[in-house]
Amino acid sequence: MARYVRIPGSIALITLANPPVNALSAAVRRGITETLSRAIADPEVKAVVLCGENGNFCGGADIKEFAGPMSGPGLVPMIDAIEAGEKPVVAAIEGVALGGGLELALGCHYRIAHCKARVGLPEVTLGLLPAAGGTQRLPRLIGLSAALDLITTGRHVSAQEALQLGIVDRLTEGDTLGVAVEFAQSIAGQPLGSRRLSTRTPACPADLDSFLQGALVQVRRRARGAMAPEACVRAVGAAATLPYSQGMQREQELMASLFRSAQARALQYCFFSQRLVGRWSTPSGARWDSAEPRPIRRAAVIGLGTMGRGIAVSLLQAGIAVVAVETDEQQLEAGRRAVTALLERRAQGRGSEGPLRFTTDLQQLRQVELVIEAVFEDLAVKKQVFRQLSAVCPADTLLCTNTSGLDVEQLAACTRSPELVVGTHFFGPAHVMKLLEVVYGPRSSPVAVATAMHLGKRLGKVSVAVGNCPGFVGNRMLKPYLEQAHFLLEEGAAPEQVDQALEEFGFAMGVFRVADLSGLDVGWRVRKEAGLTGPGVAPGESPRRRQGRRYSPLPDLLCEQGRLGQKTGRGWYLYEGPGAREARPDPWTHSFLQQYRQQHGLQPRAVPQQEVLERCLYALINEGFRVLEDGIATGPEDIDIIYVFGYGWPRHRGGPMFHAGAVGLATVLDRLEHYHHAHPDIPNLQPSALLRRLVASGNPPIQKWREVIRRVRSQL
Ligand SMILES: CC/C=C\CC(=O)SCCNC(=O)CCNC(=O)[C@H](O)C(C)(C)COP(=O)(O)OP(=O)(O)OC[C@H]1O[C@@H](n2cnc3c(N)ncnc32)[C@H](O)[C@@H]1OP(=O)(O)O
Repeated sequence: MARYVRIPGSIALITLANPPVNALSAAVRRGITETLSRAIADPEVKAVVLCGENGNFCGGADIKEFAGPMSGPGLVPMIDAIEAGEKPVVAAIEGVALGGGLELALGCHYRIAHCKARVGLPEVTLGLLPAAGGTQRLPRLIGLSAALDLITTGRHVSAQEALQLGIVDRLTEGDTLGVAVEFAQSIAGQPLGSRRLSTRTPACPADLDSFLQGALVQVRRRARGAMAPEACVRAVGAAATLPYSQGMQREQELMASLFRSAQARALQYCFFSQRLVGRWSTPSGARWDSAEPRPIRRAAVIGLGTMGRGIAVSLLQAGIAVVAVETDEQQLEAGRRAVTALLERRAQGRGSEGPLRFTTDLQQLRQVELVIEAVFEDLAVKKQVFRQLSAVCPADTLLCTNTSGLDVEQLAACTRSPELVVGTHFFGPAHVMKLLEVVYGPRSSPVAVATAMHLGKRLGKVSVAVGNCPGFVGNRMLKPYLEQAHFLLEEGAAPEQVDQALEEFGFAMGVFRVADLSGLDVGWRVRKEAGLTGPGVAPGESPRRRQGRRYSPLPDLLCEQGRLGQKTGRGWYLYEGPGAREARPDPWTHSFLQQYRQQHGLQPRAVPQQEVLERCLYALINEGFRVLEDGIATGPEDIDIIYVFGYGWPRHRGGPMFHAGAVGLATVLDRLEHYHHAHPDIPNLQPSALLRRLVASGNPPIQKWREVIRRVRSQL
């Protein structure tokens, strides 16, 4: 809808009214078209002001409409009509003008923005391009290079930057609408000429061809297989090389190739899933809309290792006062230097942080409302810390553990108030990575979960509430994926071949490069504790079998050789030296694998790329179905968001569960059955009951999985 009022001074005010973000639904487009015609037809009206209700100009086209047949007036003719009109139209921008919202504003003759407004063309993040003239008008307004940056990254731009770039004409600090109306009165009757952006010529770099070629190379490298960024470059290139009308035609053609693509569907699914996971619930009935989070003003971080430092920085940047605790003065000093350096590096251009105190004295925690323990990943050590915390902190302090998979309930059991204990699984570097798994135990109270979820949001993270089991959601699913990668090496593949397949699929890094980066000793320690390697192994047990199933000792053998990854200059790959980043295939690894296969009588074979992908990804997906069966994740969206934000799963493939649906659940089932038949000693390849049930239910769309999951769970 759009509301129309005539205000004194011959101004027509058109207000977009579709809360919360005034998305350009068919009804809104109709409303704008009708009210604009009315303003044009009214001889008393000399100028028009366009604004949005509720403090938001416009969040763009209504993304929900993309899934169905489009109806109502098109955006392009509507914006063209605004621009072509003889009466000046002023956009009064508060809140956001994004996507179609900014394109609408670019069709207006003037733009006045509140100083807190944000603008941008984020269509690329939805697998699209700004196809309501954005790729043609923006370069004509701010030049090719700046437009290309905005359109290919989709980044939001502050009002100040928008003014500098020339996207908006003026900023206001107070009454945006009032200023816009006054301005509209002042320019009524003036010629519009070059205020019509379509009539301008874009400012282009001198060597246009090589500039565009360079831009294509750059976006392809960053896009990891996503199509939209490249289409954006081509569309912006058309603005530089073709007259406006032909450029618009090119924009439409390129949009048509994206609009119904699987990638656009995946990216739009991610958009809605990201919001859906905020509406969390737990099996015990706690819910986002009934549990009230506690306000957190003061927090403590226990342990200033890599994770603790990042967590402290994250809290401080959210304006929360932090007490940072270490066991001795030396560790404390190292932590202090590291945190200070991180804060200094991130300080430029940022707001004020909360106060920070360093101490070795746990008694200093009497005033904090929340503690995040981030000590060494060892259950016994963490239990000891939780006993101490429980003794020192007031009984109503929320105690969180930063663990990547340890039993949260065992820690809760060490405290006076187990209902106030939750897991907060941060991902490293904790001040950068967007994901937070909030792990509720069987006794975690609704308020504890709500507070941790809300805290994650305050820290700028995407928080996902998950149940308590070894590895929670992300790391539990990662285990069978890693295992398959090791088995593939035993069978004949090389690390770089496995990595290449995964990187071509869209992961930023393949499994072995990631292992080298994180350090092979991390998993080694976990496997030793689990009795899979080291002194805990029963004498005489085959190195390739553990607990009645296939096991690969390959990563353990590498660790025994001191090959711990980048930190030692060698792991699966070879590096220039300890700490170096560039991975080179290592002849040592190849001959080590060859000897290993000979020693165990394994006949190497050429492993096809398809098999690498299917075994690694379908094993992970299969575990995802088990996670759903067990109620550890509420729905497939939770898993997909965890994988996209925490594990580098390519967003344009929607996440593992979405990918399974896109490939076809029957195909995933069939391939898992095939591989399980070939490898009966790998139980993870046995298709899960839920996957079978979904296939039997006729491969329902992912939005309908929750119903099937509920039925399967009720029968288990
Ligand atoms: C021809 C094609 C031309 C143009 C193409 C486009 O315009 S594509 C759309 C481009 N616009 C965007 O990508 C903006 C998407 N929205 C956002 O980034 C954020 O929602 C926004 C506007 C910054 C507001 O953020 P905030 O954190 O305040 O709210 P939240 O994200 O939770 O959104 C509130 C609810 O609004 C829904 N919503 C937001 N934008 C749209 C949209 N463009 N279409 C439809 N719905 C939208 C969002 O899903 C939330 O809904 P809820 O049911 O409450 O979860």
